[in-house]
Amino acid sequence: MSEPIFKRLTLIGLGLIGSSLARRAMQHPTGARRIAGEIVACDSSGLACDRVRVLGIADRVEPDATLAVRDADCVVLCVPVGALGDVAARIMPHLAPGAILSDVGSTKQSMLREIEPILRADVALVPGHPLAGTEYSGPDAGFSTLFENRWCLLTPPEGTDPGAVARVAAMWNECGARSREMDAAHHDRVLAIVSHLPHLLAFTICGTADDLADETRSEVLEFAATGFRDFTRIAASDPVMWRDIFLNNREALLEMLARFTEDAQAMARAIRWGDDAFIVDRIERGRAIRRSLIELNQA
Ligand SMILES: NC(=O)C1=CN([C@@H]2O[C@H](COP(=O)(O)OP(=O)(O)OC[C@H]3O[C@@H](n4cnc5c(N)ncnc54)[C@H](O)[C@@H]3O)[C@@H](O)[C@H]2O)C=CC1
Ligand SMILES: O=C(O)C(=O)Cc1ccc(O)cc1
Repeated sequence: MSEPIFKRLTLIGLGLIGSSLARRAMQHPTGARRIAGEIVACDSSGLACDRVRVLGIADRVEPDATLAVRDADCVVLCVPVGALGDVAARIMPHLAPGAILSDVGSTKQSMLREIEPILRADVALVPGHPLAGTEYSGPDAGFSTLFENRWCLLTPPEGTDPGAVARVAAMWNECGARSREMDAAHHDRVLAIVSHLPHLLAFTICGTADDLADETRSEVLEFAATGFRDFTRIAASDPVMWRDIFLNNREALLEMLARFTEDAQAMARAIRWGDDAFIVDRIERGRAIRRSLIELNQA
């Protein structure tokens, strides 16, 4: 049997994503390469640490991050993106020489902005972003198959040791994901349109419907089992996580929102003037996108 990818893997932040990675890394399916010889879990929440112990999804729980990273050959930060800088600064002096520092955060330029200036020369930075998740959070929400058939985007800065990038990619491949390297700025623009803007719209439409129900005392929410219901699933996502994403991808998100607003205005105009061809064309484009997602097995 081949060596595990990492001797000791430390995960900081054992919520939905960290606990899903921990669950998968704790499994040793026959024939598959082991992700790590030892999994160490660390979370600033005592409750989360307790749950990880009860669930048995790590070999060791160490609430002190400076101790948790000791002798780890890979540390993956799985905390909200607004907390990444502080956690990285705290653990940096305690990382083993030659260690890999990675993360799973949804915004990548902000990660590089915060961590590159404090990065030690003997530590390899391999930022990552698994494009997989749900609206639930916390250690109980995770599951080992979360990353199967999903993408994991890696945004290593220029000059990063290719061997370190390959080991992080191998970890995600063992989780069932396909990995691809991408420039951080490009990542943030793509994610702004496919993930961050849809969440912004979902939070906003739920707020608008709620205001309307208050104002009119009508049944807006009672009869919500329509298109609106799909928005409410996304709108149930964690407020701290999404506040951090919006604030850390401000530029790209505002650009996509401006483009969306223009396109929504164009649709409003077509409805006002009865431009059926325009309306049908827009709806058909939506259907075509849905069809191609189904064909790509990403729906
Ligand atoms: N939820 C999702 O669908 C996805 C989330 N992500 C990214 O993954 C990261 C984690 O997200 P989730 O697992 O969903 O969040 P979560 O809210 O389920 O878990 C976050 C965990 O981090 C812990 N934490 C917070 N600050 C900490 C600190 N300073 N030190 C140690 N632990 C700390 C919390 O106690 C919590 O247990 C975020 O950066 C998010 O942007 C990436 C892909 C999908
Ligand atoms: O639950 C959903 O619809 C998601 O979109 C999950 C998700 C949330 C954040 C990410 O950075 C990636 C995936």
